Amino acid sequence: MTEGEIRVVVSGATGKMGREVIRTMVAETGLRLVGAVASRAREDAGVAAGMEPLGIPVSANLRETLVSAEPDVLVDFTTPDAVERHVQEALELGVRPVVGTSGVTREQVQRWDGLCRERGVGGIVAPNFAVGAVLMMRFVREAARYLHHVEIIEMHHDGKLDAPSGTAVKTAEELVEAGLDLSSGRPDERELFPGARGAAIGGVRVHSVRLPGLVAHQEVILGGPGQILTVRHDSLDRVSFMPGVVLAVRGVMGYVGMMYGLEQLLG
Ligand SMILES: NC(=O)C1=CN([C@@H]2O[C@H](COP(=O)(O)OP(=O)(O)OC[C@H]3O[C@@H](n4cnc5c(N)ncnc54)[C@H](OP(=O)(O)O)[C@@H]3O)[C@@H](O)[C@H]2O)C=CC1
Ligand SMILES: O=C(O)C1=N[C@H](C(=O)O)C[C@H](O)C1
Repeated sequence: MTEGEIRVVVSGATGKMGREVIRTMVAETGLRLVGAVASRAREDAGVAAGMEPLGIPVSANLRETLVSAEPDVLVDFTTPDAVERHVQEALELGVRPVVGTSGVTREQVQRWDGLCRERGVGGIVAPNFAVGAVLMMRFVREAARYLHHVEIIEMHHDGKLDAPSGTAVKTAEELVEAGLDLSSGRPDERELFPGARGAAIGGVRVHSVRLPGLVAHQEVILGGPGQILTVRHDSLDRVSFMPGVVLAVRGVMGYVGMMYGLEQLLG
């Protein structure tokens, strides 16, 4: 072990994000990949990620991996069903969770914040690790102060399990928290087919598109009399998330509690 290195276990190591995270952890100076977990065991995490063998097997047992590998940080890109147990097990062992998995609720973040504080460690839940997506949310908050009618269209690959996306939920929540009246459409409108007007998050309409060919995209459309402002972000490749993941892995070493969103680490 090299002095000062941050030891990282990746759960969801065989997935689209996990494979990218494995490649990043191996390439990044000062971070050391020490374990990999998925729902099914595989011979080698490097091979699963399309690299040379790393001598690190993919395990199906998170707890065993955390106990034997003694990481500082667990990076989780799995499923909304698996993430609760993963964070609990990490925190029981004093391992800092970096959570990218979507479908995490505010109630979970609050509870995990309490567990982080009991353990004296940091953690983060980031609905989107792409810097551009964080900026999109920031610009939308600013724009909604002036244009009060907002709808969100999020577009993702057709392998995505959850809808709406975590990014769309956070975008809508932030607008609602700003205390703005963001209604759109008539109060007496009728959906002729259920879902035609999308999901309503605190009054903000969110529409989800799932198609092959897409990666991760979001448009926020703000309307005012005689004008439209569209703020759009596109993740065209999953490398877009990696600088944010690295920032989070380094960042959680320096505070106590569970952060929600990458923006505080960006400054
Ligand atoms: N915050 C962000 O910036 C981003 C978040 N995401 C989110 O990350 C998550 C993963 O996305 P993606 O990589 O596309 O998904 P994939 O379906 O490609 O990968 C899922 C991974 O999770 C593993 N897994 C599933 N269930 C379990 C379990 N019970 N225990 C351990 N591992 C499990 C799978 O293992 P196996 O192969 O063995 O089945 C696989 O390695 C999603 O929630 C997605 O929304 C995605 C992109 C960016
Ligand atoms: O599943 C994905 O791919 C993504 N999920 C996250 C979300 O739900 O917002 C982040 C990004 O949009 C990619």
